[in-house]
Parts: sequence; structure tokens; C-alpha cells
Amino acid sequence: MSIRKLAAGNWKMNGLTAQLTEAMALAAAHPQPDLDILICPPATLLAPMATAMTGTSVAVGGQDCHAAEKGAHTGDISAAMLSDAGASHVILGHSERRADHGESSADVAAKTQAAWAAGLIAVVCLGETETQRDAGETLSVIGAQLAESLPEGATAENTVIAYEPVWAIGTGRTPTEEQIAEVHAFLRKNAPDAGIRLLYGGSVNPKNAATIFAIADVDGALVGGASLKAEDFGAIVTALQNA
Ligand SMILES: O=C[C@H](O)COP(=O)(O)O
Repeated sequence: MSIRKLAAGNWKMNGLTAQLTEAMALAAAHPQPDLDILICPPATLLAPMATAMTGTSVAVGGQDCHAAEKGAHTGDISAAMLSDAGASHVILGHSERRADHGESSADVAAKTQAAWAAGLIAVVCLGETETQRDAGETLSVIGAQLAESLPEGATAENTVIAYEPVWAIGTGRTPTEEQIAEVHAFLRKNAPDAGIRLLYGGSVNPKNAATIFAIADVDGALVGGASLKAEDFGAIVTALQNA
């Protein structure tokens, strides 16, 4: 089966209006890539970025949504609002949300349903902590997160899975190629649809991208820090295209 690759950037809580030029430079450098490119900016930049990316190769996504359609949830954003602002995707269950906002896998599953209902593609994040890896619990943790975070009905069309070891995020540390291969093979085998794209995330940069993209069952990356600069993210996109 041929799986279309995806280079996704998560800007997290970074980016002001002036940084829209980075997305524009990325789009200009990759006018017709043979893969999908996604940037998930902070909510404040969603609408202007979606407008700036119209007609380009770059899709735009949110970083979280509420599980409810609408209502009294001060400060939250619904999936329909993301879609209305021009998003096609939404990152859900990122470990920073799980840690900072106490999100459980059940919460992530409810948000995933909401995302699908609004026509968004859910980019669902899973990953073990360093303590869990050291205890030999990686696959059981990932297995439980996978089973509990994805509601019934996940397909290659509506869902992307991102494997992000918590200890590799923003640390400059990455798992070995064998460790990534093991988790991705597990996800390919256990995901509800074998066509669901599997991204690796955690300290991906222009230097290590080609090595990571050569690993079996890695269909792309969810990139944090290195997605903020068009030059760096562009180099990662090129490495993925050449993989
Ligand atoms: O969503 C992205 C990941 O958390 C990776 O972040 P990072 O590339 O800065 O390590």
C-alpha cells in the first residue's frame, strides 16, 4: 500500500503576525510537493495563516479543540470554529496538553469525535515518558493510549497518529532507529486502519530527518521547534520527499 507522506509543523505557543512570512516562504519553496504539508499555528494565527495559505500546498490546523460543539466554555475553541477559520486538521492529545491540562485518553477520544463531526482530520498524539520506557512499559503504554484515544471509526481519511516519546520532545534527544521502528511497527499492526499515517515527533531537525524518514512505517513527522523557520522546516520537507 502506498501511503502519502505528511510533514506537519506544530508551532505550539509561538508565533505572532510577523511570523506568517515563514509559512509564506515555506509555501513558496514547495509549490507542488509530492506529499502533504501542514502547519498548526497558535489559534490567533489560524485565520490569517489559512488566508495566506489559500491556493498553496500548505494546509493549516489547530492544536486542540473542545469536545463540545459549542457552549459555556470560556477560552476554549470548538472543532467547528477551527474549520470555520480555515483549518483542515487538529492536533489532539499532545503530551503537553495531557500534562498541562490533565487530558486523559478518554478526553482525547471525545475531542477526536468532535473533530470528525466538524470534518477535520485528527492528528492524535501518543507517547511514553522516560520512566515508562525505562520500566519496559513503552508498548503497553502506547497500546493503551491507542485503544483509549481513538474512538470507533478511525480511518486513513480522518485520522493521523503521531508517536511522540515525551522525553524526546524539545530535548534534542531522539530514540534509536530500532526504538522508533518497534513502536511504528506496533502502531501499523494495531491501528484500526493500516493506511493511517504514522508520524514520528520529538526533536526532528534538518540533520536527523533523513535518518528518521528511512525507518520503516514512518510516514512523516510532527515537528515542533524546527517548524518555526521556513528554512529548517523546508529542509525537513525535502528530506521527507526524498525518503
Ligand atoms: O508536536 C511536536 C512535538 O512535540 C515535537 O517538538 P520538538 O520538535 O520541538 O521536539
